[in-house]
Amino acid sequence: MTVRGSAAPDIATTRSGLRIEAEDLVQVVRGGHRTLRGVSLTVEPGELVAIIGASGVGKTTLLDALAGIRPPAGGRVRYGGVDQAAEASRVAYVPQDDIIHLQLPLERTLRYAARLRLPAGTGAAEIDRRVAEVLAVLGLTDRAGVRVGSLSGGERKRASIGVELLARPRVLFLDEPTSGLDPHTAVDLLRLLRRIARDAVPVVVTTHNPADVERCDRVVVLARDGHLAFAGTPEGARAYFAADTIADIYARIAEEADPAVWSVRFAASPAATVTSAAPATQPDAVPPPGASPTGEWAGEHAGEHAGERTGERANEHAGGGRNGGPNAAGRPLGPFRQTALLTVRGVDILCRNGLTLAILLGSPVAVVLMFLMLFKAHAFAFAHPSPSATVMVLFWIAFGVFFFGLIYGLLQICAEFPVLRREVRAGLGVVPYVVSKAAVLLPLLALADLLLLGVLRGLDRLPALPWSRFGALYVTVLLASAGALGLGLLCSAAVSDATQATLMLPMLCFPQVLFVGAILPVPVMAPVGRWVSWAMSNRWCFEALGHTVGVEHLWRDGGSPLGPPLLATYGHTFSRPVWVDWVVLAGFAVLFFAATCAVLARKYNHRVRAA
Ligand SMILES: Nc1ncnc2c1ncn2[C@@H]1O[C@H](COP(=O)(O)OP(=O)(O)OP(=O)(O)O)[C@@H](O)[C@H]1O
Repeated sequence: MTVRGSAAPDIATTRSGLRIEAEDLVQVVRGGHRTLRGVSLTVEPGELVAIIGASGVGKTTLLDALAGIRPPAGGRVRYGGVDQAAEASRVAYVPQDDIIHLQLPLERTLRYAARLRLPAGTGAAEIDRRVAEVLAVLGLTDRAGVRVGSLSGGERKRASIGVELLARPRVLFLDEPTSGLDPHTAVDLLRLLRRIARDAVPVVVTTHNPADVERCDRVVVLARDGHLAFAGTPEGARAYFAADTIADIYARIAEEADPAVWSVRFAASPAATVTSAAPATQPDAVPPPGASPTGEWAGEHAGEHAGERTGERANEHAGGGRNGGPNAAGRPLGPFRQTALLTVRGVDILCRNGLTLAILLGSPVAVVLMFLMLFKAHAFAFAHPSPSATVMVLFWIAFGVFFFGLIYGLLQICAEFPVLRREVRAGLGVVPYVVSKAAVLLPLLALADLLLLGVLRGLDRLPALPWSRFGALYVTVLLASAGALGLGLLCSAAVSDATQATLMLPMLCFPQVLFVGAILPVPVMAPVGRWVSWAMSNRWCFEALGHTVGVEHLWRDGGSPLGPPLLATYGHTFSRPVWVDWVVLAGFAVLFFAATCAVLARKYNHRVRAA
């Protein structure tokens, strides 16, 4: 690693890695607070580098800036002499959270990841080979069939690294990879990273563990507020800070009240201009049990790939490589194939998650049973109808299908933010992602809606209607629940976590009860309430249902004296042609799905969180 003042060639890749150069990085967060202050450093291909410092000094901020996850507010990052953004697909980033679905067996989840990240047209045999290769490198071959959620913490961390290795990155970043691991597992993980680095890939980690630092080639020490206090070898760091151990460095740094002292002192020190070559070998480069020989993760072990490197790299710099991420290495998977792949994966995850599936299918059954207990039969009988009951039956059908859709969508996206964030960076489109959610969930909703209408009709809670009008009722509830699904997905995309999504539920449901025009008819609402009611998808569903079952005719001409006065109160609520309601309901669905895509695109394609 070199720091300020080093003479660097424009393009410096050896074998498969890219040289990382960071110049004068500055990061600013909301409120104008600076979390990085002019950090400059270089990481050579083949180096394993640790970023250390007390909590909150800006380690993750620096890692994110180097990886392009949160581009810096000032300064620039270059990989192999070109702008970081141009090589974004070469970057592997393993955050602290798991970036794989816990419900699937390990090998299966790696296979889905490989199909998503590798170029379109990559054959099944190549995908199998790549997955087997990564499992071998990680020492997880014998755990291939185990559900990811059942793996140990260390195995899960290796599995997350495996997802990133599938596309053979040229730069690897890991945020606290050894956090929560026992010392032995942490050492194994560091050995794995060392072996990856030995294939000339620069590997940068943040860590709080001094033992990790001793196994790295270089260490970057940050002082408070993102000041660069030191960059060099671990031995150099101990000498520079006059510390016996790496842990003592933390205490030394804390001695200065003003953290800027450290960056000024380091900039003026000879250590800041020391240039060192990437190490060829490391003393602890002993492969962990079950792992395969050096270089295999990058394909070198496979005889047929040996010697391809030079040609590949030249080709990739010309924009047509074979082994990198999808964007740089050939044609990425198109949106239709992404949608199809994600839909299959979504169904696979759902089918393996028995409890979730039972809740999704069981809750409509429970609601139907409650309706049956609540509503008497024959409320729509023309000779002796029960007008107030008919209003309630129609309202609760409308609310029920809204609720199904909302609940189906509300936790779908926020529960997998870390996975989605990584996959979008690796080339997944947000539109295919959202469409795949709809493709998995809409058939389930269609089933739930059919069950609701079918049982209510079969047990005489709805009138006997010709098939065409029953079909119209079904179209209405389908459109309404699709819109509610879109609303649920939108909220799921907009929140920060699942708790926030759950807290939103009452606020999403209340207006759809109050302003629907069933409990309090629209004509007798306050003017503001009447305006609000236009924005309630439930209102359009309720009115369409009323129109289709012929509520006006029933109340006006049926055998109940309560009908005409009720009709006078509800006015023209049920007069509108049903196709108008359908257009509006479809509009809500399109609007919510489009807004979900826009929110996700903004969240993940626009990556700067800073002010
Ligand atoms: N989006 C943000 N908005 C406001 N402040 C932020 C944001 N992201 C980071 N910070 C602040 O920037 C500083 C550095 O945060 P960072 O997460 O990089 O520290 P760290 O050294 O990685 O901490 P730790 O070791 O505890 O993980 C902290 O003071 C943090 O509160």
